[in-house]
Amino acid sequence: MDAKVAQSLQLSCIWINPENIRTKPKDSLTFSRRLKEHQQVQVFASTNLRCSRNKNRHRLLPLTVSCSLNNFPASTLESESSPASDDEALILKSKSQEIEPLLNGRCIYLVGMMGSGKTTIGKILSEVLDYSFFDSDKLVEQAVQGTSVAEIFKLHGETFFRQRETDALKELSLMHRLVVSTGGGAVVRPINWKYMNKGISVWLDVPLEALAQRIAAVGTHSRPLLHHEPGDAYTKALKRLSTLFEQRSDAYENANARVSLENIAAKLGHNDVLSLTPNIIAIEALEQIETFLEEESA
Ligand SMILES: Nc1ncnc2c1ncn2[C@@H]1O[C@H](COP(=O)(O)OP(=O)(O)OP(=O)(O)O)[C@@H](O)[C@H]1O
Ligand SMILES: O=C(O)C1=C[C@@H](O)[C@@H](O)[C@H](O)C1
Repeated sequence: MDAKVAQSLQLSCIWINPENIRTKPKDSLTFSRRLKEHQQVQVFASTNLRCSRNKNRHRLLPLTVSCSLNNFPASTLESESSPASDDEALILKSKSQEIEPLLNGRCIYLVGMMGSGKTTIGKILSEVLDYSFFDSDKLVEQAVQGTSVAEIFKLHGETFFRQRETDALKELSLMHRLVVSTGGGAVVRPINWKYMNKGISVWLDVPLEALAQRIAAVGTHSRPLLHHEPGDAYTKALKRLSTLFEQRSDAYENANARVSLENIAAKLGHNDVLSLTPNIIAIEALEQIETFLEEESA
C-alpha cells in the first residue's frame, strides 16, 4: 500500500493521516559531509568498524577538498539565511535524493529514548525523502478516542498502552514510504521488531544529560514514566532516563543504523551535542542508512 495515494486511511482501529506529500527535484552532490567556507569544503569520510554488538561504529577521517556549489538549486527545506544552514539544507536534499531510490519504498522507523528527536528528525526526513510522517504515540492516542498517552497510562496502565502501540506498528508495517517516530519504549517488545524489521530502523542515540535538559525545558507532564520522580525536572528526568536506558540499551542496539550525537559532535569539533542542528542530525541519519543499505546489499 502506498501512503501517497491515501490522504486519510482508516485501518482496522487507527486513523492514519499522511503528512508532507511533495515532489522533489533530481540532482545530486557527491560529498557525504562538508562544512563550506567560501569554496573550500571539509569532507568527513566514514569507515565502518564492525563488531558483533555495535553495528555502526565509525572511525572518522576528515579530509579537505575544494569544489563549486554554483550549480545547486535553492533549497526548499528551510528559510533561514545563514550560509551554514543553507549548506546543511543543500547536503540534506542531495543526500536524500541519492538514497531515496535505494530504499525501494521501505519505511524508516526512528527509535530512541523519549526526547531524542524522533519527531523533529523524522519530520525532516519525511520531507526530504517525500515520505509521509507518522508518530506511533499519536496513533495510539487516536485509537483510544483522543486520550493522551499520559491519560492512557493513568486510566488503563502501561500494558494496555504497549498493546495499542504494537497494534499501531502492525498497521504501519503494511504500508510503504513512511517515516515513523516510535514511542521510546517500543523497542522492548520483540513482536514490535517483527513489524519494524519490515523497514529500516534507526536509533537516535543522544546522551542522557542532553535528553534530560531537553525534557526539563518542556516539563515532564506529558511523559508518565518520568513524572513521578521527586526533585526538579532535570534531576528527575535524568534519574529515570538512566534507569530506563539501562533496561533498554541492548534493545536499541537492534536497530539497523545508529545515529550517535556524540560521534557527530566529535566529527564536527563541537563540544556540546546540544549545538547540533536537526538538519545536521538528519544528514547523519541518511548517511547511516546508506551505510546499512550498502552492507545489506554486499
Ligand atoms: N537537534 C535539536 N536541537 C534542538 N532541540 C531539539 C533537537 N532535537 C529535538 N529537539 C527538541 O527536543 C524536544 C524533544 O524532541 P522530539 O519531540 O523530536 O523528541 P521525541 O524523540 O519525538 O520525543 P518523545 O519520544 O518523547 O515523543 C523538542 O522540544 C524538540 O524541539
Ligand atoms: O519511553 C517510553 O517508554 C515512552 C515514551 C513515549 O514516547 C511514550 O510512548 C510513552 O510515554 C512511553
